Amino acid sequence: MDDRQRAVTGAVIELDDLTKRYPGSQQPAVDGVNMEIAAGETVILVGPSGCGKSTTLRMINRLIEPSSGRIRIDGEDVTDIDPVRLRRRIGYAIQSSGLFPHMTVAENIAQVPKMIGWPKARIRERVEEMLDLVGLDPREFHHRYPRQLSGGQQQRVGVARALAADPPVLLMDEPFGAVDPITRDHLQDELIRLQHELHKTIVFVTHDFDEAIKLGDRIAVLREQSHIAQFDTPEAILTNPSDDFVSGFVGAGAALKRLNLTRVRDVTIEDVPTVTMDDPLQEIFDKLRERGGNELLLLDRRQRPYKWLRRGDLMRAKGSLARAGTLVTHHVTRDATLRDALEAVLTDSAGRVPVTGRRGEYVGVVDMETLLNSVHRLLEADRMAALEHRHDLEEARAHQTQQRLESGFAGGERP
Ligand SMILES: Nc1ncnc2c1ncn2[C@@H]1O[C@H](COP(=O)(O)OP(=O)(O)OP(=O)(O)O)[C@@H](O)[C@H]1O
Repeated sequence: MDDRQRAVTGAVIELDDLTKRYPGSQQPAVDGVNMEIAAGETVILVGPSGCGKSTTLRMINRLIEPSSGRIRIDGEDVTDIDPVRLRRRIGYAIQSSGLFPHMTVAENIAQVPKMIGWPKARIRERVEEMLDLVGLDPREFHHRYPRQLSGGQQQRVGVARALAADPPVLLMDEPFGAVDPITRDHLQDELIRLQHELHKTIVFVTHDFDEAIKLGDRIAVLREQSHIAQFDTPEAILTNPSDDFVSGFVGAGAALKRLNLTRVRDVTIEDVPTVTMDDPLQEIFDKLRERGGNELLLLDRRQRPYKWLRRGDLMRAKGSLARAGTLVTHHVTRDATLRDALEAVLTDSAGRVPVTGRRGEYVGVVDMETLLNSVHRLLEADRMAALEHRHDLEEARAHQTQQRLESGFAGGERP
């Protein structure tokens, strides 16, 4: 803790009744935000599209001028100082990196240090240091132009540029929004590593709640006009959402998390009529009629799903199953996650996928309906657990208050 405090290079940010009315709009886009962000803290602003996250963020470096309210950085009121001077103290990284296309990587990173008059040698050193910091080999990337970089590399350079002049505050507006999920995951890991070293004050906008949970020391869940629904640690928001709006927001992320945490073995696996290669065609017909369905699963001699057979396929089979039916291309095991199962079901034209055992043998089938029902049930159970947890907390708090009152009275009665 002491180490951390010594290493903090960030600054306290205070937003005091900060409001933005865009010209011609009836309602303010941001209505009286009050927020205090500690030095070295990473705070994530999340909320639905259009709720005012970016407007709030951009008022901090006055890319958007507030209509009223104050911004203080390390106690200094910066609401009316020269915005250019202010922006030198605040790094800014945005989605799709915002690099200047006609400048090399090095020139992009050097921009702010140059503007504030650093000597050339110091700038050169700093550019190398920054490239190193964000995991890009200076020899390889120094002279490249942004178009010669992948999306992830561009984002890295964007972060390097934002940090180049060593600002105490870093504002990030969906910086990883435009890269693929795997690169995004890497960039998030790198930001965590960087922040571990640097302890800047970071305000980060996203509408991805999972990203917020991963990166934030605290998360501000915003509703329309940047009204704060809850401002707390990720754990507190997950376990004790303050109202339905917040649980709805957590829920959206929870659904996906749930899909990753739940296995096929935990949901209902349906049975479909099966036949094997050796069954006579007449018997197969009879089976289909008997079960009243339209489809059968043909298994190979080792009981593994082989083909889907429909009534029409059988009609056209002309005595042999060799060419009839549609090959089974996907199957999942009972250990697969529901996310894998969903992927397979979505890829399948008829929206179902066979479940197989350890040796690939047929076990059953999951379809879209089963998956949807299961996920709904699981989420409902999660919601009930969260409500119960909240109820328990409220009871505990009421009990504490009662105790305090009683001991107060007791104290008062003592001579
Ligand atoms: N320049 C502008 N002029 C007028 N209205 C604006 C302007 N910029 C944003 N708005 C409005 O202000 C509100 C907040 O916008 P803002 O971009 O801050 O939201 P956001 O939460 O960042 O949204 P998103 O997640 O979609 O990026 C929206 O209703 C938007 O339409």
